[in-house]
Amino acid sequence: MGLLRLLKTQFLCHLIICYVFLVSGIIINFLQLCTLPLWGINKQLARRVNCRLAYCISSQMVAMLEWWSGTECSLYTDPESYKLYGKENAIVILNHNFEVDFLCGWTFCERFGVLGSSKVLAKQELAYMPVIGWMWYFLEIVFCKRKWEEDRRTVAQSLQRLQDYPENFWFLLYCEGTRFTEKKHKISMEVAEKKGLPKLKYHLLPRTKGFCVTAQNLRGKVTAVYDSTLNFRNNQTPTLLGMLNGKKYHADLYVRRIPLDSVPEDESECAAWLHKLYQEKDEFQEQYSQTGRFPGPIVTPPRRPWALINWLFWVGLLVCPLCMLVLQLIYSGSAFTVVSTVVLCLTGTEEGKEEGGGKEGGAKSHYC
Ligand SMILES: CC/C=C\C/C=C\C/C=C\C/C=C\C/C=C\C/C=C\CCC(=O)SCCNC(=O)CCNC(=O)[C@H](O)C(C)(C)COP(=O)(O)OP(=O)(O)OC[C@H]1O[C@@H](n2cnc3c(N)ncnc32)[C@H](O)[C@@H]1OP(=O)(O)O
Ligand SMILES: CCCCCCCC/C=C\CCCCCCCC(=O)OC[C@@H](O)COP(=O)(O)O
Repeated sequence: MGLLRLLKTQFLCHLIICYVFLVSGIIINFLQLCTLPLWGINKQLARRVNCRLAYCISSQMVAMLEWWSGTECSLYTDPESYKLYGKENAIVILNHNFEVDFLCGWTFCERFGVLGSSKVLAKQELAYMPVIGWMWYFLEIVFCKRKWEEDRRTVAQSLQRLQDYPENFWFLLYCEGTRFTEKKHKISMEVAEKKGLPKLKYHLLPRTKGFCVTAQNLRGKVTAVYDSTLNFRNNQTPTLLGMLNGKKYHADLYVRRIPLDSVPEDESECAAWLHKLYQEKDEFQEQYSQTGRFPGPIVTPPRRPWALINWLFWVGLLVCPLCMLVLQLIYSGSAFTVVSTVVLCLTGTEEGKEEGGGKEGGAKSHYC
């Protein structure tokens, strides 16, 4: 094992990475809070500033994927559509099978220059999460309680506010509403049967209301739907902890650009359109599982240096005070404190190795 690879598996490195992420995140959340008075004076400027501040947080996770773990991301799409990515507002529909699929989504956002402004229809609970949840509040992320009686009004209102958003954005929708498990799949296929809909093998039955309300309220602002299907090579099951351990994965994303004009405006027709789309997505996944590839030509949008530069900046800024603290601990702490800290780090490293390496090449269930 090379020295760098060994370093990446060390718990101490993971501690430092998490420390930098958390402390820089809190600092950025605080800076976002300081922009509050600006919203009353110049709303568009406040939004632009918040996009850049948000970039400083989310790009750290992207840097972990791109530069630390070295994960590769290939895009299957047609060259005509490729030219438009990052230059227009779009609704992105993505399958939800992996712990890190949101992070792969962010990586593509980064490569097409829309990371700071990217949006999602997220469950309300995430809004209370320090750093990312608080960052989302200032990014005008749309939250839902997954109770349609309440969401109907609040989601539409939040979407309407994006009509004059000053930056290009991609609005991510996990129409399945939750991450794929065999149990959830079984239940949702029972619902499909009751509704007389064809069964899906690789997806849960999509929830249509969120998509229909999004298409309806972003019409005029958004020009296309990016139907995106993600999978990983060699049956890999990527995890955040695996990436933190420096494990390299290879993501394949198939994207079809569909003009929003071709999505029906009528609610029930829109719902039927989405069900049909998921049947097609299921076929793409079937093709991937048979052949190991999606249809169409492959391009690999290049990674950009900004995520790494931002990360190195925060590491430089925050690791010095940490070193001072450690030195202080060594000088003033008892032998017991020092020894127990070292033991804790070593134990963490061993556990991290198991988590990050243990799943390598592990068999995955048939669906992905
Ligand atoms: C070029 C590159 C292209 C792309 C790059 C890719 C991506 C990058 C893009 C952007 C990145 C941006 C950000 C990413 C960062 C982070 C994301 C992280 C986290 C967010 C994840 C989440 O939080 S997911 C959870 C929240 N989101 C959703 O739930 C969305 C989907 N849900 C809906 O739309 C729902 O309808 C709802 C939430 C609006 C309302 O929910 P509710 O439950 O109240 O109503 P439903 O309509 O769903 O339920 C009633 C109807 O559903 C039927 N039913 C019942 N059981 C089931 C079942 N198990 N499955 C399916 N359907 C079921 C029921 O019968 C009712 O049917 P009706 O016919 O009567 O409507
Ligand atoms: C620079 C590296 C930093 C490393 C430190 C990593 C710490 C990151 C901590 C948290 C990142 C989480 C980002 C939010 C992503 C949330 C994804 C998610 O929660 O989706 C919910 C969805 O499934 C539905 O959930 P349910 O199971 O239906 O309810």
